Amino acid sequence: MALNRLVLNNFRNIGHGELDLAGRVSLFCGANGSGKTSLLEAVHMLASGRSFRSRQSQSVIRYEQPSLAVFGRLDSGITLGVEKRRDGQGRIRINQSAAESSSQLAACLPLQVINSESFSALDGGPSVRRQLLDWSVFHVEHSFSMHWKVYQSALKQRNAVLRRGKIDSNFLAPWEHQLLQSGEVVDALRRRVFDLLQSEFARRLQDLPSEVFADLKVSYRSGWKRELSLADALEGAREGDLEQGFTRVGPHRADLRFSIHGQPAHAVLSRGQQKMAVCALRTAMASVMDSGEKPVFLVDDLPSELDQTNQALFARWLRACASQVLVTGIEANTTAAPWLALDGPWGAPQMFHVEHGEITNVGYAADR
Ligand SMILES: Nc1ncnc2c1ncn2[C@@H]1O[C@H](COP(=O)(O)OP(=O)(O)OP(=O)(O)O)[C@@H](O)[C@H]1O
Repeated sequence: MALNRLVLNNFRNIGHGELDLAGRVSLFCGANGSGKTSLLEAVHMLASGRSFRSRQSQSVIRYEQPSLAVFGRLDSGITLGVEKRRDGQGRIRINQSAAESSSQLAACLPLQVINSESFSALDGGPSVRRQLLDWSVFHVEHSFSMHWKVYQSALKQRNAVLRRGKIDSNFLAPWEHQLLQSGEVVDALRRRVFDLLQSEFARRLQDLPSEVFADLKVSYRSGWKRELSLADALEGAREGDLEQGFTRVGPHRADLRFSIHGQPAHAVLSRGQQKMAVCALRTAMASVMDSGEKPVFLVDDLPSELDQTNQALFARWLRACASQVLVTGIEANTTAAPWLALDGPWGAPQMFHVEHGEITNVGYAADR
């Protein structure tokens, strides 16, 4: 799925922008504060209904304007629209009809983001990594979101009973039954997708220096002790859960662990090596999807932290798993270099110059 056309109104410092994205690779170059990241942020909003920088959509709306709007057309002909108002109201439209939820946007336009926040896959909390795994599970196993919703609603109900301190297990039984049924399915789907993800991740690590990356391992933690069934784990935890007032075991505590020689990977790898590990993970996530559903990648400031060899390697990984890439960088020649080494449409990036929120198409890098 690729984005052919993008129209923005009042998105941070971008008053109005209309872009036709023709190639596989679009590069947005310009000085600090010109609006490059805002443009990627707008695409993210189109694909998820929210910003990747701010929880408050009000802060994304251009100063002194009442609302923002982002519109996109995909190569399949599907149109997406997101509008946010300063009073907190908003609209999501798919093919000009109101959408029920923002997850419908994600199903239309799968997206991967590489930016300065991406390091949290290694050094952030478990919820970040759980969301990454679940992104893949959501796109590979289409029943996942239904089972996960049932699980989360049963978890909420069980936690509400625990907080009331009801020790009669009759109060917990119906929610535990639902929790077990949906939880076992969620775990099974995650395991299946994790196995695919792990082998794609390992394949990419083989392209990196073996003295460092041969020992980088990723493992899946289900959220309860490996040797127990979920039923036994819940039962064993019940007394402590009642004391604490919440459910301490289950798929909502799942995690991925990245380690080297038993140490957390972020404590061992250099910053550039961490970025390549994240790029390997994100491209592995993309490659486990059906080939017809390849995601769009947003890469904010590709050259930062990566030397030329790693930038070129990442560009090759992307070519194999992405439908389209939108990349930002400060300097045009540096940002274009890793792409110019590729063949075909990937080797002819479309260039945009960004200045004070104005976005100008300046042609193809190969022709300049
Ligand atoms: N709500 C808003 N309304 C208008 N301008 C805003 C708003 N929020 C942020 N800005 C401004 O928008 C500009 C664009 O920021 P952005 O992060 O997109 O720049 P950038 O080109 O990615 O810069 P850098 O190279 O420094 O990362 C900044 O000057 C910022 O101060």
